Amino acid sequence: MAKKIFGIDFGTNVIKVYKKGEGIILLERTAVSTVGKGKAKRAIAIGEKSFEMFEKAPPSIDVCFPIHRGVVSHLDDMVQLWNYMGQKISGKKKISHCQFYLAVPADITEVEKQAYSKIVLKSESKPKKVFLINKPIADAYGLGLDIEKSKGILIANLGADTCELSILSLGGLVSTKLVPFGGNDFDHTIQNYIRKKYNFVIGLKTAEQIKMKLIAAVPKEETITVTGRDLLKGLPREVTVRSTEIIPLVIDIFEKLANDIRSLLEHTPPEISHEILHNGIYLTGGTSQIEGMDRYLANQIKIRVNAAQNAQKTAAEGIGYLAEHPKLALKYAVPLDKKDNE
Ligand SMILES: Nc1ncnc2c1ncn2[C@@H]1O[C@H](COP(=O)(O)OP(=O)(O)OP(=O)(O)O)[C@@H](O)[C@H]1O
Repeated sequence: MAKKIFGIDFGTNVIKVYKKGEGIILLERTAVSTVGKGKAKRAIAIGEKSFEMFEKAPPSIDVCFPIHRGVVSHLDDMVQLWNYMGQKISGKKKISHCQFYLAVPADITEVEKQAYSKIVLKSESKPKKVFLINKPIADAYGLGLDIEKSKGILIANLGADTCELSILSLGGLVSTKLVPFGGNDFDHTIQNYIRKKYNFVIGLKTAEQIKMKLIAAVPKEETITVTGRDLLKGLPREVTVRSTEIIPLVIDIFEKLANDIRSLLEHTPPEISHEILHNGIYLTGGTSQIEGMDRYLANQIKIRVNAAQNAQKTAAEGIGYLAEHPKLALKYAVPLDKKDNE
């Protein structure tokens, strides 16, 4: 029998680890700092510590974000990251004989899904078994929904790099769409705007702070003062930014999201969409915490919106639930490459 069982949501921004019997034990930024090249390459920091180095590190240190738009884009860096995390969660140099349940985006190719299993299979973890579960299924369990009985559930997971819109019915995924934008795109939009409008350079971390404080999907009057570098004088200074200048920059993205959900509903068989109308839409993911997002979408799509309580952890709670109930999890497991789970 496997010694320990983990459920993992490898998010673009944040990795969430659930340990059977304990709950969510770790949330870490999906970032790894390495030095050296080729075989000499080694990780010197991961997670928050690595993210702290972002935009500050000298050229000899590479700060990498190994997942991009829901896909593992730097597998070797991701394996290094997981080796470090494995030590952290086990308290030992190596974590071995464990079982892993991994939540993966549903609307990516089979090869891209298998890349998630490779993160643990190629690591020092030496797993006993790895199971891939489509993230919308994990989300549904994390939201506490009875997906076996319900004839129509629509989940919108608004993440860092992607929004995954999914329809489930009677225990299966009816359709799913991974829309290539998320909360990080807001950060880039804010950074570019401040540069152009104020001739002022801010880092992405500062842009994220501005987003958290100022962006809302409902009218809002708020300000934040941030530090950055004056492009003309080359010196550090402060700038005060208002919500009324930031919100119009992202309203198009909100509208596009509402349109994408509406279009998914339009292409859904009437029996299912009727049930969705009855249940309302389920909204989750870190970006769904933007103030007023639930009210905005409800207004635009004319359907009740149920906002998740613990939006950033929904998929991790769900994959954790499945790790606690292996027989149930088996029903949803995406087959692995044959040789990988022998
Ligand atoms: N209170 C908040 N208001 C607005 N945005 C937030 C808030 N809290 C977190 N975010 C944003 O949520 C995003 C992270 O969400 P989440 O952890 O669900 O993403 P992820 O799982 O890492 O990414 P993905 O689902 O794209 O792989 C980040 O862009 C972060 O800035």
